Amino acid sequence: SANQNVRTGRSGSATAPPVEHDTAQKIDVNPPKGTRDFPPEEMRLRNWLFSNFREVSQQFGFEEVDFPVLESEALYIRKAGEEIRDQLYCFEDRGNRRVALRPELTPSLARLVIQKGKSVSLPLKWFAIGQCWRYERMTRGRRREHYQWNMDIIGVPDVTAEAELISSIITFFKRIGLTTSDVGFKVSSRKVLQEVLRCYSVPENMFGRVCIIIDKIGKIPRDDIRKDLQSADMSEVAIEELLQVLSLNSLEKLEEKLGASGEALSDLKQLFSLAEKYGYSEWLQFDASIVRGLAYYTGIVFEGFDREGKLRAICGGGRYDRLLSTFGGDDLPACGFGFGDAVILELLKERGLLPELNLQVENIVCSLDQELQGAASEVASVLREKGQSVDLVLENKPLKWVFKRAARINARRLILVGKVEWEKGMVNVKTLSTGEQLEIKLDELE
Ligand SMILES: OCc1cccc(Br)n1
Repeated sequence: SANQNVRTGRSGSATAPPVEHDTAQKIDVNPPKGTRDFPPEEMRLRNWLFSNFREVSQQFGFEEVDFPVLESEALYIRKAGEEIRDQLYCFEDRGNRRVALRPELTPSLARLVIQKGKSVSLPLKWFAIGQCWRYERMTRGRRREHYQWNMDIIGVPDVTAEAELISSIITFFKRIGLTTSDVGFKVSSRKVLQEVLRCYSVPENMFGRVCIIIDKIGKIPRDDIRKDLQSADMSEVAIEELLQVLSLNSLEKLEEKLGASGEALSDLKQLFSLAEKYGYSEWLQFDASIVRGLAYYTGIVFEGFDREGKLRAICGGGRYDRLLSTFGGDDLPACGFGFGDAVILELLKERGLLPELNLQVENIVCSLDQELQGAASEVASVLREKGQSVDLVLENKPLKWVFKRAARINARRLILVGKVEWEKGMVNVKTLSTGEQLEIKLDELE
């Protein structure tokens, strides 16, 4: 054939002559580096997690959206030195376009909001669960893809939006058995940083860059932080003052430092007051060092953490009122969060809270001899039309094999189609938990 490596498909039926197969080199049956397959057991856990994401989002009145995994690279070209930029999974497509596998969902959401323009009524409350990518040198053997749950509120300038988002995450945590003794939220506002930088006349266009540097506190040596801040035009005095402010962990101390008139303080006070009303105050703590690692946040920022301090941040988010204008759109107030599928499962595993999720099929149907295979298909259809799940045995198998499969799929009932019963329009129904066995007319089968 023209292409010697073309692998022909399996022969159509048992009687057809074997089709010549190329003796191709055995392919690597593992998925690409940093990516995962989801065989049934893992897929049940993923579906369980995503069902909880989805049900909480809907309980808060959010609508589901999604976007292409592949986006224009331009969505992610920000100059603040973010890790997400360094690890962009980008390439040139066959049309010479610069494209990227999305590393996050927020820019796509912003693009869609701009595209929709005046045709959508505000506020928008959208959620998405999407696979996101990064190209990281496999030095650290870390993943290159994960699924992220996002919830975003577009069109609400007040911190009532952030309070609502945090409430939705806490509702999720409670649903899966986590309490405030397991996880908490560190909350701050980038306006704290802004007020300090303004005191020291640091140019506004350095704001995003300074935030990204500050986000590395605790991840790189303190001296490197200082050096990076110096390279962002900050004086020694400004750096010292900034690092001092970032170590504050009470609103009283923040007020002493920044005064009572700033927006940062009023936003945070309002947020903690709303938390009181929602009844989730004990889940939150003010921590001025929280800035998050995305350049576009402009106000309140928060992250969910495990109180044992063993794991990376569980989730994170904040206000991003200026993102739309970076894409040439009209700015709209916006806030949202991202919640990855990796850390949460590590946490649940550690806490012994992973759910037992087994395949559950109501019926397994089997004919007792070859010529009754059609009859077995008829029985399966009757049950499926009643909305029941049926695993139909498709080959002539010994009963021992059928019972073994029934146990593996946790079938509730075994329906046997035998010659004598079938001639009377009956089938043999065995309830596997009790062993009870009945002969039932097909049209009376419930
Ligand atoms: O958390 C940042 C991130 C982005 C894309 C893919 C993965 Br894995 N992680």
